[in-house]
Amino acid sequence: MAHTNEPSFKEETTHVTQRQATATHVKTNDNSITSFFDEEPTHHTSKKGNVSLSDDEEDNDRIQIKPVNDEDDVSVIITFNQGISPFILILTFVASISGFMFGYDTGYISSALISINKDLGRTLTYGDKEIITAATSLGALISSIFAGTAADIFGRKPCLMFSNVLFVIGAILQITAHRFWQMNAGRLIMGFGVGIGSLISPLFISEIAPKMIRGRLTVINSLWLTGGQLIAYGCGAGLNHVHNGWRILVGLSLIPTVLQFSFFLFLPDTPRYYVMKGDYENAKAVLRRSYINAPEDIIDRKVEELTELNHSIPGKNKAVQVWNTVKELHTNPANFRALIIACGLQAIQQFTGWNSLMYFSGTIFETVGFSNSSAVSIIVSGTNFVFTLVAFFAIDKIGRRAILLIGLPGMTMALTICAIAFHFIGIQFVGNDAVVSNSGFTAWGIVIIVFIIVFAAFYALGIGTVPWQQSELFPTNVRGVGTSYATATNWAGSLVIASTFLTMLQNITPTGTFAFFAGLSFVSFIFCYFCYPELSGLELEEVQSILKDGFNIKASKELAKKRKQQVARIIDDDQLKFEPTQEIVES
Ligand SMILES: O[C@H]1[C@H](O)[C@@H](O)[C@H](O)[C@@H](O)[C@H]1O
Repeated sequence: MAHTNEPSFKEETTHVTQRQATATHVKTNDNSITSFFDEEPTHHTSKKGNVSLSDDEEDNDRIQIKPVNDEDDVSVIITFNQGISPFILILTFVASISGFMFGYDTGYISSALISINKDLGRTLTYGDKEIITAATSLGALISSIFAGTAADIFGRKPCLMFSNVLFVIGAILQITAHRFWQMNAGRLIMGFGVGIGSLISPLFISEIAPKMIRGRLTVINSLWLTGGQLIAYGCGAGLNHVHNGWRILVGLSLIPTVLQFSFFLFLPDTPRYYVMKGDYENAKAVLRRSYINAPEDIIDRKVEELTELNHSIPGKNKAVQVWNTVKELHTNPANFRALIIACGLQAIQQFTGWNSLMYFSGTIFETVGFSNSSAVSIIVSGTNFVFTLVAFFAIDKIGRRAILLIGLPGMTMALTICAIAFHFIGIQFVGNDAVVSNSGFTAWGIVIIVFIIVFAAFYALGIGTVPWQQSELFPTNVRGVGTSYATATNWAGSLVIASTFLTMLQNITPTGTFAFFAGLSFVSFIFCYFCYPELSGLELEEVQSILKDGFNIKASKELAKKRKQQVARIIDDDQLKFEPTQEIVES
């Protein structure tokens, strides 16, 4: 049962002046260790006893969180409140090339379909075009089911590199296709790559990111994604009238994938994956390069801590382990709540209609005499990109929950206005063609254009971006499988919506369809209001404590606020800016 109002965390703030905070590790009970650092956190001693506290209320720089009814062991969360290192940036940019390929490969097809003509040995029917478009989503759906488990078994990096191989095979099959089915085989194989990349890239980034900017770094993947869609539409418009232009369009997708593969030859996997595999030396090496200047013993202890928190799933062979992981995902209440949130958000992202709207916008814009559908796609996907950039700045500052709760009502409003405008514009569907009774430059047509752009903006700000933060919801041992469920939900939703949208327009009219999406957006707002806690600024491991005995919205907001204040204070004081600090989660 969800408890949204009562915080189930008893939060006790301990007070330590900066001067008193002098690199002392204190064991508070059998299980918990605390430590404080001053400007030179180099000498550490350990003793048993209670934490020594100052009563200076203003100077609290540590927080104890005490989950109620916690049966688990104590966990000590070591946090590096450092600026971002070039190494983390490089890893983020290389991983998010997968985001670009997701966007480019799903984006170029609508332009390619315009210029393929008879190049595949026959005139493509509407149904043929639907099959070619859906093949990639189907491939992504299939591979995303297995990608999470594969990432746990083989590693995040090898899986991304394998997706590069699939991208190359898929692209070559398409470039050389002279038959319909070869084209589809290429699109399907490319889809396998898209599914793997769409799951593992955000997972990789969230595992290497410092907590205060984890949201932002993960949004870089979404920026590349929406940027990839925009570039695909741009290139598509440019190559529309070039002979075999669509083959060039597909060929261009080889560049990023070959680049990502080559970069990864020289880059490591995530520390959390190395810890999972018991490869502590590599885990330390990555942390050292990620957190320049971090004292060696803190690196050691971070690895110890990750090891402690990585309760590995038992099982005599891989199959039993995977089965036990699935069981753990469903039977552990925190994991199950995480699953509800992750799958819920991905379903909302797809079922509120964005992707179908991207296709349909061409027809809608035609109603006001705007006949260039490529230009239309560029405007709509450009808005998507620009507001993903806004999300980039807002996601850690304002918080994930806040931007979702702004975005969804905005979408509801924009879709409702579109539904009303459609009623007055008079569109009918005959077969697969839209027949507009009031064509030309009408006021209602303009209203529709404006509010579709408004819809795109609110969508990109919140639900277009936040679901891809899914990895932060799950602990390491079930992260792969949990994110697989969520990513598969995304691709299943995308398939269902793409294949039912036209039927909906025909059977329940555009007004009915948009009103339906508006209703879903409103229901989604209620879901997020009651079930989505604020996770910005929390360590990946802290999220578990939040979800342990409810969705804990209130407690999560308070904790996120405290974390932000702590970091602001540290940066203001300019004392611990480049030093590790440590916080305690205690049972
Ligand atoms: O987050 C992305 C983004 O919003 C894209 O524009 C959309 O096409 C994808 O389906 C979605 O997963």
